[in-house]
Amino acid sequence: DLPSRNRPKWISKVVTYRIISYTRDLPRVTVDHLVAKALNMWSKEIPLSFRRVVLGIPDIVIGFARGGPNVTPTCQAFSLGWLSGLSRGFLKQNVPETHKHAHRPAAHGDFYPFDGPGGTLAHAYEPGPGLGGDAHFDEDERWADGRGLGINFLAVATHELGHSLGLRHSSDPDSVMYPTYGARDSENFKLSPGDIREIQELYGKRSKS
Ligand SMILES: CC(C)C[C@H](CC(=O)NO)C(=O)N[C@H]1Cc2cn(c3ccccc23)CCCCCCNC1=O
Ligand SMILES: [Ca+2]
Ligand SMILES: [Zn+2]
Ligand SMILES: [Zn+2]
Repeated sequence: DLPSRNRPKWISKVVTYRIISYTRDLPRVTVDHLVAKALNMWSKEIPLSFRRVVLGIPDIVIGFARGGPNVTPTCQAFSLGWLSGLSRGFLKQNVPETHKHAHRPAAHGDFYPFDGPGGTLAHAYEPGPGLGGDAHFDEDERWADGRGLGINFLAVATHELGHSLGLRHSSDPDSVMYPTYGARDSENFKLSPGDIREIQELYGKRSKS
């Protein structure tokens, strides 16, 4: 069979993450909890764990930003954060999963500004230095925790963090890596068998011992 294309993955057994900006739609503790829940969905299947850091430079930067020319102050701070990230290796042609062409000026520190309400909800980078692994959520969406109206943040975070771990899109509508958002209730939200197979193909199985 064809040699598998170079599938970037995290080598360290512990991957650090830092949430550097939040959304007005949800309490911060809810975002913290749902990010931890999304990460745990993946890490419980593989021999890899996540550690949250609140200072310094993590492997995975998570944050909310809005696109468009009128960048709000929070985003400026955000993009400054990313600009420092840029020097960390963006020039390695890091491209988030959803774009294959750099075209417009940076809006939140990378070359992929968001598009206002609807449309693209979020994007993320495959494992690597600098922007590698980072996950950006469109602040212009109405984010919800699965109870109220709005986009289910847990479902989108699980999709994006799948990219952060090295997964690509799936053509299986039951997969969390399906390229379009399907309104799922976050109560019984879980990885599909295909998602588990894909992530274990990349990182191996977590031993039961
Ligand atoms: C999977 C998801 C969590 C992340 C993906 C992006 C992605 O793959 N990130 O890693 C996403 O945002 N997909 C769009 C794809 C999309 C659907 N439409 C679009 C209209 C314009 C632009 C994009 C879209 C039709 C209208 C519905 C718009 C609202 C829902 N949007 C989507 O489903
Ligand atoms: Ca959008
Ligand atoms: Zn995607
Ligand atoms: Zn971005």
